[in-house]
Amino acid sequence: MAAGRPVTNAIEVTGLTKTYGDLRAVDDVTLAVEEGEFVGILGPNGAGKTTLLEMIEGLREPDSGSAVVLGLPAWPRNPALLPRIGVQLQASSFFDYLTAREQIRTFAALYGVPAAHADEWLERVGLVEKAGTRVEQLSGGQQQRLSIACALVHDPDVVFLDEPTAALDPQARRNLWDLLSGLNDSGRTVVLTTHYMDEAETLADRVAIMDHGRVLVHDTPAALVRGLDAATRITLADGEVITTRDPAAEIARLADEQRLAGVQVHTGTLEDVFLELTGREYRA
Ligand SMILES: Nc1ncnc2c1ncn2[C@@H]1O[C@H](COP(=O)(O)OP(=O)(O)OP(=O)(O)O)[C@@H](O)[C@H]1O
Repeated sequence: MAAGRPVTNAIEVTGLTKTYGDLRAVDDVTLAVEEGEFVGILGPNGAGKTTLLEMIEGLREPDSGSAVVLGLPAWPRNPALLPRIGVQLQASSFFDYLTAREQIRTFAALYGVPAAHADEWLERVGLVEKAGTRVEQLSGGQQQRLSIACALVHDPDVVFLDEPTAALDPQARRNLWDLLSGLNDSGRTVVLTTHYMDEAETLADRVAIMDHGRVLVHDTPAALVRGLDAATRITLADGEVITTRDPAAEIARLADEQRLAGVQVHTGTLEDVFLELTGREYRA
């Protein structure tokens, strides 16, 4: 968000609830996302992330509550919103038999965007050399990059990415982070779901942690870690581990004793916050 401008919410979710039989997939969620903000929604399998996203996107009808996007109700599906939001589709939703270039040009045409602009997006996601390759012959990472480009080709104000780096190797994941990290530079709002703590910590201004359909916390990664008040672990070169709430004093003592070489200091992480809140080990 530009300094000095009043804060405007791009997304306002109030009391949003969706049940399937006895299961409350999304349970009374209230959440606001500021214009230009990059928000990460973290949670284990089945936490309700996709269901929440689909209701905000206007793809799924809530049982109760409301989602307002760019000042307009998301449900019933609002045609005025469609050109202003971008939804990353899974690669399995690609049109069959098309090349990467044909795929993104088709998306562009749906929004009245010139083909040349679609080609620019292929370049931005590093797929120029694969432009003539059929989508089913692209690697997982190339397919993910193409689906992100298709979601952005009409330059939407708000973009939703559902696990954009799922099933990628660590290198491909980090390459995609470079692309994703600049997405909100020009004031675009980004909402991304992920299983990866480090991804949320690196990319998101604020992170919402979900479990059992509820948003447990929603804050900056730094504030979440601070709120944890976790002890610091100091691992010495000989393997001894010191757990302390006064790391400065411990490190000064180790320096006095000339035992500082090879020391590793571990403070709280988002993963510790997650464990504290959900009591479950996080399996990325
Ligand atoms: N159409 C549906 N009918 C019945 N149950 C559903 C339906 N869609 C989702 N669910 C259930 O709702 C819960 C939330 O699912 P959702 O896909 O929103 O979770 P998620 O956090 O996105 O999970 P994942 O990380 O595995 O994608 C799950 O228990 C799921 O089985």
